[in-house]
Amino acid sequence: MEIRLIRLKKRYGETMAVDIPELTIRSGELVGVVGRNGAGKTTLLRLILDLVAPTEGQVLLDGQDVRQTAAWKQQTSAYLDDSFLIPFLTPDEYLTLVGQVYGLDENTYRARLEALASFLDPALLATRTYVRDLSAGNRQRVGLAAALLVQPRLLVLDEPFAHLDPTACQQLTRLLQLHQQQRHATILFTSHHLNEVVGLAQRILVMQDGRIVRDVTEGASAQQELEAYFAGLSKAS
Ligand SMILES: Nc1ncnc2c1ncn2[C@@H]1O[C@H](COP(=O)(O)OP(=O)(O)OP(=O)(O)O)[C@@H](O)[C@H]1O
Repeated sequence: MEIRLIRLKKRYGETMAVDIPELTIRSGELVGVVGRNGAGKTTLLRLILDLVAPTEGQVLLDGQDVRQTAAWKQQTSAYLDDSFLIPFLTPDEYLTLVGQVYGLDENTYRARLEALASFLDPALLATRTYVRDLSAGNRQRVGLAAALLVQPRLLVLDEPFAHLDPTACQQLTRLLQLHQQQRHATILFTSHHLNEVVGLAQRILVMQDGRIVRDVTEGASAQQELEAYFAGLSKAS
């Protein structure tokens, strides 16, 4: 799915959280967004998902304004934080519900869950513990598994590697790469860890004060370019 941002602004009082004159993310791109705390990354994701209204401008998904249409929702999934979960359900109940909402039949649901087994962990699926009582990492796994279960054309994730152990990080990286390749999916994610971003993303957007100040294409020099950028910021502050 193609994402186009046109003169997109989101202001909170005096703070300009997002200010992007023009940006296109092509269908099938795997894009990482980095930037310091408060740079506007989460707000950008929320604007794309129509979770907050822009102050000005538009977000178009495959040419359709997200504020005016709803068809894109059936082809999009996201996990931004644990408010996406339902605290009083078990992981199994929550995932079953997500499968039903997205209209997956029983066989498809089971097959997709099976494909996620290494990441999700069968014990997590079998537990009668409510989502609210899981560890932060296991809540993150359930939320990410739900987003992947849908096999969306657009997948939007906010700090997906946060809270995950190293094994789960590796499995998630592999699952995201596979999903992009098999579905030609567009994947947009944020991270504070440059090595994770450089290892996964083919294009990296750097945000600062709501603006995109760098648009880096993956390559041998991407890590150095990003490290130099963040080192420069720490000297300046
Ligand atoms: N609901 C809100 N009300 C007021 N200000 C907000 C709100 N949401 C975000 N902001 C402000 O917008 C700016 C961008 O915040 P945002 O959460 O998008 O940054 P971020 O890059 O995701 O930060 P972090 O890396 O710390 O998660 C910040 O100054 C923040 O305080």
